[in-house]
Amino acid sequence: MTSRLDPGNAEDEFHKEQKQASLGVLIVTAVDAEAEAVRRGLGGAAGFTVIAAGAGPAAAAAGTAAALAAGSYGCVVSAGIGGGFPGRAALGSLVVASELIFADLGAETPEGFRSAAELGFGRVEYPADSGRVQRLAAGLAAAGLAVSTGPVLTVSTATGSAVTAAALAARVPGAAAEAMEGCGVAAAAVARNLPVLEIRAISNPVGPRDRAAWRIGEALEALAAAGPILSEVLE
Ligand SMILES: O=C(O)c1cccc(C(=O)CC[C@H]2O[C@@H](n3cnc4c(=O)[nH]cnc43)[C@H](O)[C@@H]2O)c1
Repeated sequence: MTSRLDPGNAEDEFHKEQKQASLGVLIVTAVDAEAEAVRRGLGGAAGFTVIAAGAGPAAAAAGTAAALAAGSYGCVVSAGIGGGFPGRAALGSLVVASELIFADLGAETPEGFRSAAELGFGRVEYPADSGRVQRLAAGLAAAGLAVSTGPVLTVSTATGSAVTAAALAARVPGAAAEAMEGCGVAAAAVARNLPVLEIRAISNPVGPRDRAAWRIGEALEALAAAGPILSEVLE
């Protein structure tokens, strides 16, 4: 009689992760510069495919779905630069998402913003795989890299004011970072029952738009520095 996997059973979880790891890891970025940084950090490690799917949730979802249809993967990662919420994630640090939140998918109402989930027409929360999150965050910290965990917001419009930054931080307590692809990647991963992670290297503060304050080069270096740990933890 075949044994049914018990999701709550640690041994079953271990075997499931082992099987997933044998299938390889898909890492999705927005642009080539991010993909090249991730590849540089992975250093040719086997079992990893890195693609640049384009900026924004729609491109991320479409590119991830196409890659998952064309290959066999056990885990999907959204990776790239992102904005850090003040006091939560400093420039040049890394954020590993505890959950991925589609922060502006919803509607304006007389009572203010209501999410698509609150209005009953969409999904806005995607939990990251907690075991991998903890192992990745611990590995990054052990490697001496500045890292934090917390909700990472996906938006279709990059925040450009203190008012919007404050509204987002109030809407998602503990929000650590903001980017534009994570929930697109997550939607495609969840459609195939695959675990999803998001890792962001902080290039700028979330708030008033100040391109001069962006530190994209530093963030790409941090993303590359995370590569060996991604390889160690997710292989
Ligand atoms: O404000 C501008 O003029 C501007 C010019 C070029 C690019 C941008 C972006 O917002 C890049 C979005 C791109 O980078 C990620 N990212 C990085 N920081 C943030 C952020 O604070 N909020 C949202 N997305 C961010 C994002 O994932 C995209 O791939 C702006």
